[in-house]
Amino acid sequence: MVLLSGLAIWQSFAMLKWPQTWLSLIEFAPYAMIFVAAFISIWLNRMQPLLILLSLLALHTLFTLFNLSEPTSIGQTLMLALLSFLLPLNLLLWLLLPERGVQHLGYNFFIAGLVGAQALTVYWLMTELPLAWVEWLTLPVMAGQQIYHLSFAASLMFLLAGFVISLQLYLQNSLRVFTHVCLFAVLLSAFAINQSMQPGLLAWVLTLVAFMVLLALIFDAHHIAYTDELTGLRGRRALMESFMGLGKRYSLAMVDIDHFKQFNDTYGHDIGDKVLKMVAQTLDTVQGGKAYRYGGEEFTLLFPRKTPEQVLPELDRLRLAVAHQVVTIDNKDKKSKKAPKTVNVHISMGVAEPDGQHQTPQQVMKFADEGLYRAKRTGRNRVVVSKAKAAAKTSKAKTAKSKA
Ligand SMILES: Nc1nc2c(ncn2[C@@H]2O[C@H](COP(=O)(O)OP(=O)(O)OP(=O)(O)O)[C@@H](O)[C@H]2O)c(=O)[nH]1
Repeated sequence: MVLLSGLAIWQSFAMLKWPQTWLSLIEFAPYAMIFVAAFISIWLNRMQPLLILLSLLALHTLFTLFNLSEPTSIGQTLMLALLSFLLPLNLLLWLLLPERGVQHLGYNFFIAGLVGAQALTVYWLMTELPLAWVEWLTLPVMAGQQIYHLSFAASLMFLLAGFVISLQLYLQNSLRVFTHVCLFAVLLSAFAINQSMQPGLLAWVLTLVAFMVLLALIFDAHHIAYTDELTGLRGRRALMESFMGLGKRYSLAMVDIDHFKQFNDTYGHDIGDKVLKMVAQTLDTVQGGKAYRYGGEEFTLLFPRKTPEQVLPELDRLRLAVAHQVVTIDNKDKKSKKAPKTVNVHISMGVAEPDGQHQTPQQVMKFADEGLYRAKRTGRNRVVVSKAKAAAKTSKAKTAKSKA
């Protein structure tokens, strides 16, 4: 995003030397890019990016239609001030409103109502020209200067949008690519509208912003496909893909939470989810390998170029780390003065490597599962290495018994 923004600003200076044909062609580029990004947005059922793209489309179309790059009448000046005020307001609005997908009929009516109210306000202001509003909306930041063309009201709205989006970025700890794009969209569109008298610049910047939205959609789709929603860990699809790049030597461990059904039944599904997140976070600290959520309460650890003997100390460290973590069960009775109860859980692991009988990663995974099964059978809270012929080695648990 930073690179694309740098490119946008750097080219805005170089554009002064662009041949006329390029400048005429660039006027069509936002339509093409917005069309492609909007199509993907609808396809992925994402309303927020679609609304942002439509806002960019409306800005570009109205700019071209009313020739706002060179305003000569009061009407054009007011229209320019109104659009530059409404764009950051809309970008902010579309980001803050919840994502409900493109097929939610009631929500679509609500959005249409918001857009319609804005269109009516613009129409009323343009036809009635109430003096107080016109003055407030077109008031310049510094009268008579050549560099700053945005009105005072529009500058304030851009600042407010930039501030709120930055705050959201700071507070958000989930996927943030789209929020970053919104921030860059605000910054770049402020720059482009301020410099819109330069031929082709607004179209060029809007094309790049639409391209950023497209990139965010692709990043998001990739994230959704490869990440487990509950734990934030890589999911099973990511594990299957990592098999493709594996060499001949690697170790694979299957991890399972002990007595998790009983835990769920005793404390409820929400606390069960809390435990899954805690285990995932701990497993994600793995050194020399990667952690994946295989499904349910099962995880997989993959160690390229390592033998089970080499990874055994790390697996034991993770096992102990999970056993020492405490999970707090909040009191259902909020008024109760009793201290919240704490519990802990254990994990069992089976680890294997490829050998003559187990050559594909799927076969190694099954083999590791056999080790896991043995770990469960022989008392749980331990790591078992699956060995083809020799008896399996076990690392006996030394941790305290689960209080769960
Ligand atoms: N809270 C929660 N529970 C889950 C999730 N996925 C699977 N489970 C539960 O995990 C439990 C798995 O239990 P089992 O496979 O019977 O095994 P276990 O109770 O862990 O017993 P052992 O493996 O023999 O120690 C079931 O109760 C599932 O409902 C999830 O995403 N959240």
